[in-house]
Amino acid sequence: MPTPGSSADWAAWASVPWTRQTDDDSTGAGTAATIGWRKTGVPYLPLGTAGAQQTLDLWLPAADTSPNAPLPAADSLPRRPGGGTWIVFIHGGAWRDPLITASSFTPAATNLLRRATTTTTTTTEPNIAGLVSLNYRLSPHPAAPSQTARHPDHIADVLAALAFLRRLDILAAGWILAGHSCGATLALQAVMSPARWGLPVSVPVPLPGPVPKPAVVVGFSGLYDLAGFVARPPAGYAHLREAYRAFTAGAFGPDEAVWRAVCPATCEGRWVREWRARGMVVLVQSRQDTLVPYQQLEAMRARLEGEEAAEVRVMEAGGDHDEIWQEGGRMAEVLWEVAGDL
Ligand SMILES: N[C@@H](CC(=O)c1ccccc1NC=O)C(=O)O
Repeated sequence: MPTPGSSADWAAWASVPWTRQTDDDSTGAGTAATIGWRKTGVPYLPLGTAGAQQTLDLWLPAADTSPNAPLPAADSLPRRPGGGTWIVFIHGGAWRDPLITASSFTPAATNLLRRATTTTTTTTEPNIAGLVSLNYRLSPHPAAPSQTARHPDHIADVLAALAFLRRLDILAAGWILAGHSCGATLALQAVMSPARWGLPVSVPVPLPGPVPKPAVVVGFSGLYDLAGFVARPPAGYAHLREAYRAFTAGAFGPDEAVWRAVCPATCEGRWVREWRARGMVVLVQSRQDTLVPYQQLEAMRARLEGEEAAEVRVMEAGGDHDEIWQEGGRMAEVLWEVAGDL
């Protein structure tokens, strides 16, 4: 392997067994097909040092979908013939909601695995290598006051997870980084220089290694300008001002200059140059979203269009803020299409 993981990486990997991801949408009692193999809660820091939220979920399209097909051994990482595209997802929840986790990608993941295991591999369909959904440490929430993360903890965890995946020879080239709501903010922060957050270029500290960068970032219902929202909430969203102020201060502290410095629509400098890749951003936003206004997408699009290095594409979605991941179908369709264009 070109970048073999250390024994600490493989010990963390092997500490979680493979399970079956069944096709829960299929009808028929107890006969749901196995569409994927899943590891839930893999620590991305060395065993014994990873906190409960410093884990990831990972799915592979099942090579054998028959219900009794054996699962791979816990210490193995089967690779798809022909490689294929990896998709990494970062959940939302305003940096703090304890009920929105890596598992919130399950509906979209199931949809994507169904597509990956039922399409006969042709030249026109994408080849999905695997899917990953990241947990990261969260900030205090009224229902979870013991959560203590504060910026840059959230982005530091995301970068540590990406570096871990790279050391396992995942995310070598041409992969997609997607996020929902504050996960979209984190996905764009992940392509910027870690020096912006006071973090070293090689993270994490116990196991140094480069942080890989995606070919495309897909932002679903993203938060891109928090200071702008709190200063001038758009019509119809003014009642959310205090909620935004509370979760933003909880994640980044009370200084609004910091809010501007961390948001991808308002930070200093031409950050797309820090990406060192094609620089393609896909923005997806429903006009029926009662928590995030369409204006957040417009602010992000305007900023990206001012940086000639970026390519921006806007895709439509419907429904309220959390429906896009709860239902998963449109999220999967967008990611499938983006993977097909890579
Ligand atoms: N459920 C969250 C609120 C939340 O997720 C949210 C609210 C307004 C705008 C965006 C949000 N989420 C973004 O990640 C909470 O309990 O704080």
